Amino acid sequence: MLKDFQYFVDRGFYYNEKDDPLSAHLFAIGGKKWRTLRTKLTPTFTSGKMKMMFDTLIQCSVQMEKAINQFSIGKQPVDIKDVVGCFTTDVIGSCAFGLDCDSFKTPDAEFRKCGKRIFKSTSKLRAIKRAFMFSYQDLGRKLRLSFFPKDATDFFMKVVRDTVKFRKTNNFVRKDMLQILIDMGNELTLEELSAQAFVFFAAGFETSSTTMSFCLYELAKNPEIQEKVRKEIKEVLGKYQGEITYEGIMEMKYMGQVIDETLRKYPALAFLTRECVKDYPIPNTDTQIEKGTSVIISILGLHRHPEYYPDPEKFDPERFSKENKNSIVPFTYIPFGEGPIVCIGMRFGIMQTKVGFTVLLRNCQFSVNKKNNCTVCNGSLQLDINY
Ligand code: HEM
Repeated sequence: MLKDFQYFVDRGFYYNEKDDPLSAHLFAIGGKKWRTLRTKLTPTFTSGKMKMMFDTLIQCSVQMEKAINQFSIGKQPVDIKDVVGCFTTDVIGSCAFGLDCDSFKTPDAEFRKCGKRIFKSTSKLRAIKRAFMFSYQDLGRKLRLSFFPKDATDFFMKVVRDTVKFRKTNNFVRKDMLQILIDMGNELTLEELSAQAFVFFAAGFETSSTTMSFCLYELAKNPEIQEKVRKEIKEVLGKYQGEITYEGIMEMKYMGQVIDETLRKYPALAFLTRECVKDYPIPNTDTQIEKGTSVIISILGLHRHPEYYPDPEKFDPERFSKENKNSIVPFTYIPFGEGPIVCIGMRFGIMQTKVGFTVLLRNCQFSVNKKNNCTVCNGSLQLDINY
């Protein structure tokens, strides 16, 4: 991932720039194209740019707070997966596409529906097509196969095209990722720009919302940890006159440990993929990984290995305290991947998760609903709220 990166620079994903422009995004493309694009996109996530997008994040969190308050007034259990799904859709929809989605008021809006469809397009034919595309990538491109459903691609392309046109024609500027991409001028074509806005959405929405769901599930099961997070939130907010600020969010160290532990126990991606791009002799062995071989690195396997994390099923944020963090064996904690190809949106993902938790936990206590007989990944997750 790092020292021998030159052998494993690609993920080996299928993309088809010509017939399916949205598929040619940072996550999928490889080689020189990836390097050029990564260099162009890295400035999107500097501290300065994150501070700039902070206000947009806060606006989305206000909608979530209103929704959660409604649930607590009605004393109804809440499907927390749905709530945080609406929140992260609003955040990424707003920051990457410049849209005011307001998924809480309009849960069936086209944007959220298309987003869900991209992840849940489970028809058998599509599954077979995708397996084929991954196995025979050049043939797939010759046959003009698309990775994403055509109607969803058309929808996202149109949204970007219309927004870019509106902003250029009206000299309208907004503090978001799309604006940063627009400001790159001729460095990106409209297709390239759309594909990157799309990957910010695709890579940022589901990863962050599952992390938030799993975390709230653990907090609901561990009230003392939940209370400690709430105490920290109240202390930090008190310091900033009750306002949620970028600086305050950065100071919430214990909440950071809780998120780290969530990503250990429930990494949003269970494994990483790399494609070997030139024959790689494995050091100190007679074995060679041949060019073209796909390699899988199990994040879940490492994160739940008792040798690295004793009692791995236990949810214990102390593993990531200042004192204990240093004893984590390098490369055994990789929720965002590693090396030059590491998640580009890592700090944004953590920032939006922290803002979401601040809003949810400052006034509400969560507990697992008695009728809830499922785990987070299986259907909904019903939590009770006490305001
Ligand atoms: C909790 C939240 C997130 C998690 C757990 C996560 C996890 C990951 C992982 C495991 C990878 C693969 C890294 C590798 O192969 O070594 C990745 C790549 C990526 N992520 Fe994230 N991610 C999160 C949030 C985000 C957000 C918010 C964005 C954008 C707004 C984003 C954009 C990307 C992109 C564009 C890549 C591809 C990077 C490249 O190939 O250069 N991610 N992410």
